[in-house]
Amino acid sequence: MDYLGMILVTFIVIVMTKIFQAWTMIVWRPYLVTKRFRQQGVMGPRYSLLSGSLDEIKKLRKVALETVLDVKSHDITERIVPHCNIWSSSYGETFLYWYGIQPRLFISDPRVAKYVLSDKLGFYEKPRARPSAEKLAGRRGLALINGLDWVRHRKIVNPAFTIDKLKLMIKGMASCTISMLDNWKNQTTKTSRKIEIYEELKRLLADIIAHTAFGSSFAEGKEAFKAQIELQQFCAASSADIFIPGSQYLPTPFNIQVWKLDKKVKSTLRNIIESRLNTPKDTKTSGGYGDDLIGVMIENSEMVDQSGSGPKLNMDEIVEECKTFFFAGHETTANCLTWTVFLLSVHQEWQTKLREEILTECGMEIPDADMLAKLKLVNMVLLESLRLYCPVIRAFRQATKDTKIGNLMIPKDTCIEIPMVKIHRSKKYWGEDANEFNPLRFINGISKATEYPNAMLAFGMGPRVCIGQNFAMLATKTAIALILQKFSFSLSPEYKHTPMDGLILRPQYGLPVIVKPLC
Ligand code: HEM
Repeated sequence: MDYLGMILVTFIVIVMTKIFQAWTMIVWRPYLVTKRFRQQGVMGPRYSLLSGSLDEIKKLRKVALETVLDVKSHDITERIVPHCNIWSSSYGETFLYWYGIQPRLFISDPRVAKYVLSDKLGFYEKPRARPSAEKLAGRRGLALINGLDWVRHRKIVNPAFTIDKLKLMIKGMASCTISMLDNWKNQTTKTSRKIEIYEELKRLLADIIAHTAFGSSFAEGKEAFKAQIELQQFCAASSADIFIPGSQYLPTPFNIQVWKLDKKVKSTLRNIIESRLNTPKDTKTSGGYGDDLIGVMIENSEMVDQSGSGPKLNMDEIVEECKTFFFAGHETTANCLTWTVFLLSVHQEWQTKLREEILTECGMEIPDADMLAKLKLVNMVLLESLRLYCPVIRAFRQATKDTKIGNLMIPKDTCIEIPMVKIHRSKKYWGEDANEFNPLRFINGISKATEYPNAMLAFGMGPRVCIGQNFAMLATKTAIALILQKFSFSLSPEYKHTPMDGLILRPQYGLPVIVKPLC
């Protein structure tokens, strides 16, 4: 065979192999996986070529998003996960559906959730996200990586979230909140005024995170996050579209915009880190590079390297971690605060109780860590808000090998979906009033509030539990305390109760409220 002939044969072999691989992924594997689950009694909606169950999800979601709920109804699952509601009533609490060509096993039993989320042996890992989501959350950042890489990152990042470090951040959280409230005060004079509070709180959290993450480089940090917010809005709109592997490399208008925004985020963050590295170390701060998140990360990264006990984080990895903090911390905390304001607007009696508690413990002073620790009712309301309107409504893990949960065989690569939003409303675990707002259920702590202690999963659990949970609780408590000291609020008649799943649980049409200065 001549040279050209060999090239032709090689080319044909490569093409045939690719076609075979694609056929296996798109046709044969879905057939086999469905069959294996059916044999074990696990049913689910039909698999459609390439789109899996996505067309049905999109159709159901479109109808659900046209509905408006009663403001007193906290039973929101029909609106945000209509497909899960329909399929669990047809196929039972555990069912299989297809997110494109990815098999997803939906399991709403908190005991299974605990088993899967507590895994330390690598049987269940975070699944690969779509390329656009990877750009958002940082492909090599804590939230998406697995294995030893994850261990190394978590070890370096953990010290930035110790209680001592977080206490130092309360001042910054308070000063960002006060500047927002000063603005409200200027706008409201003595009378009440309508404010779109969801947008306000998103801006507040962007400020707080930029402040605590970047300290003196606050302005540049905000620039990076502005581009990331744009990227986020762009990607959220495409999350339920069919994804064809490899399509992320094509110069489509969507991809070009994603590349452009991602480049801007990365170059701004790189500049911040470089300028921090080039600034002489400040011996007064504990680390030397600053007490903010970025300073602690650079310092820790260096320490691990010098002692020779492990590899440090390189520049790209620190950039990815900054993106992760913003992605994982911004909308989650802003939405937690938004839903808490919503609940306090609907349940005015709780707004009054919380204000009384805040005035007793803090007076009109800016709260410090000790005062915040005494706000028991505020804590209970926040927990109830995180239960009913958990910003992260589901968690995923992928089986890394053929494995078993109880008697159920789980084929390798099956993605397990743990729906916090359903578990948090199960009457079996939370009682008959599971869909009602009742902060008093937390009076004796989380473990006494439910029949099963791990039925509260707002921050996840196990080794990959939210690293920012104390940060989020401190930021929301600080903001709520300062708002209630100075303002009262109620829902604007324009508000439509329309929670939706936009990566994070958010109000579809915002949260307009009427705020009134108290003094
Ligand atoms: C109310 C606010 C928040 C909620 C409800 C929340 C919720 C969660 C949940 C459920 C997980 C676990 C996901 C899983 O197991 O798949 C998680 C992980 C994570 N969260 Fe949060 N989060 C919040 C705030 C924050 C903040 C403020 C930060 C950082 C500044 C943050 C950073 C992270 C990171 C880095 C992870 C991944 C941890 C790992 O995999 O090791 N979160 N969060």
